[in-house]
Amino acid sequence: MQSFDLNNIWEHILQEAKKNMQHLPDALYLRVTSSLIPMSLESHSIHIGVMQTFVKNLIDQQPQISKALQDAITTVIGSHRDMVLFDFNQESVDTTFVDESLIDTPVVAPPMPLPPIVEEKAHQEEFYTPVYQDPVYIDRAPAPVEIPDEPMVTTPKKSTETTPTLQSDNVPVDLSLSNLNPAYRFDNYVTGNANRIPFGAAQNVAEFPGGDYNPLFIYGPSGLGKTHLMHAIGNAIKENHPHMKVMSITSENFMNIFVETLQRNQGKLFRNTFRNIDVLMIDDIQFLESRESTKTELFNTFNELLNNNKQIVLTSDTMPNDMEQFEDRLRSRFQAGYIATMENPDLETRIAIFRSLLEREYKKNRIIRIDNDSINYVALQFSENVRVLQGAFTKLIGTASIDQRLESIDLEYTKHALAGLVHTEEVNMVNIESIQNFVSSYFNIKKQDLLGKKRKAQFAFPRQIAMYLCRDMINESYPQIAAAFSRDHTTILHAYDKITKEIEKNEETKRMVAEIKQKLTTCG
Ligand SMILES: Nc1ncnc2c1ncn2[C@@H]1O[C@H](COP(=O)(O)OP(=O)(O)OP(=O)(O)O)[C@@H](O)[C@H]1O
Repeated sequence: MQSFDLNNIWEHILQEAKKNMQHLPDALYLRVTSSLIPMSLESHSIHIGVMQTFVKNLIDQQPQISKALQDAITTVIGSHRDMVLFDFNQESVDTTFVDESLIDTPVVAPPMPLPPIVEEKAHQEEFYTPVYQDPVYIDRAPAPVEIPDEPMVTTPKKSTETTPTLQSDNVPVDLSLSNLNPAYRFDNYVTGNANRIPFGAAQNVAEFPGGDYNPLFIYGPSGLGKTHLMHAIGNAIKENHPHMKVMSITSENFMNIFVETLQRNQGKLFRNTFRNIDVLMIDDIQFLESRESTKTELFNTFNELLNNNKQIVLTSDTMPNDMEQFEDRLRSRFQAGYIATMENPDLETRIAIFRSLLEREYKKNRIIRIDNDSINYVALQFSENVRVLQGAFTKLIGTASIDQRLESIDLEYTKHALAGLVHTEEVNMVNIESIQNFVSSYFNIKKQDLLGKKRKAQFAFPRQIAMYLCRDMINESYPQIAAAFSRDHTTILHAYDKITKEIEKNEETKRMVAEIKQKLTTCG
């Protein structure tokens, strides 16, 4: 097949080039070579895509590197070919509308000759470069709330890139230079029951790309963190396996590049680019459902990558079975690996996400004092998805900053600041008092017995459940819970520990606690 022949040739070129680049530090050599993707071999030239601007600058500015590569090309191919580099980050795709019906016929690549290279075309192709931009985030669902403040996560600007010199001994892996969002990492992804399994699968992929979870299909409704997890995989692979070529792309960009390359009669470039990478990650794959020509190319790309044990990661808000416009063969490809389902995070996880957002603010040396009731209120009220929760957080902190209330955010102020975002009925507040009230009525005992000293199991067990919930559900501090139950804080620690273990080994306790949590947040 064409792409793998070229790939093979390129591997030989790199091996040859290595002999001439021994003066380079290993890390720099690895970084340069892992950033280069062979795209096409013409009668007078070889076209190489460069995934990182920094590497392109380096090759342009360091004659030793460009000469090493150029000489290797000549040696391996047996005759001179000009090395033409294209920076994926600099070139732009003209995404003007193209009538896809005009290009629906799948393009069949001419067979690729084996080395020594025979001219494959009479004319020189006008070269066109696909572009891999930072992911485009698409808000498909109608915005449930108006979130005027700036997004919490920003990608560092490319202008901050620097060109290290050849003398550098240790070239750090700067993730901001790749097409992955460096802000999306495993260590800032909050896990809970709703996403523990996808998180585990994602970590496995990051450690063993091309292993058991291939393709990894991350499924879940909008705003639950699929894109975050996908980029976290990519970032971790770049760290764990720096030689691997990782491509993360939205389905929109995948399609635009495909349409554009076909329009310019350069399907070959498309194929070589996408089939010469080690990890292909496509966000929101469901958007490709209605694109006939792209689907065929997607299928071919899939086959080639999977047959060569390359890793594929997809995200989608639709299950493969429900994407009826994809043919069976493609759907079964999606299902062949592992489907990880994301669910809406529960209250505890939402509180943990809120706290992780606070942590991020603390790291910027911002002093914020916010009481637990406020955190619980936001986590309860903005439960639709994580993006909505983040929006509420941003709005609250932004408003408090203007009002100079950052150091005294209480429940009343929180309700006032977020009033414009709350469209639904007010939710029930969950706090120590509401937990005590609910647990007493659930177990049909008097509140004074719940709080009292009687040791009979009919009172002691509900009491320990209530103490556990104050910690687990709303993250109250042990001293505060102790004060509310007129106990020592070690009693609360003991109760928390006991119920945690009980939940692990006793299905009935597990079911009961889940039911109480669910009822507490939905009824009075
Ligand atoms: N578990 C989590 N921990 C930390 N942040 C999260 C978590 N889940 C989601 N987020 C954050 O929520 C925001 C929305 O997540 P993301 O864009 O990954 O969702 P998505 O499922 O891909 O949505 P869509 O289907 O609309 O593309 C991001 O800023 C992400 O960092």
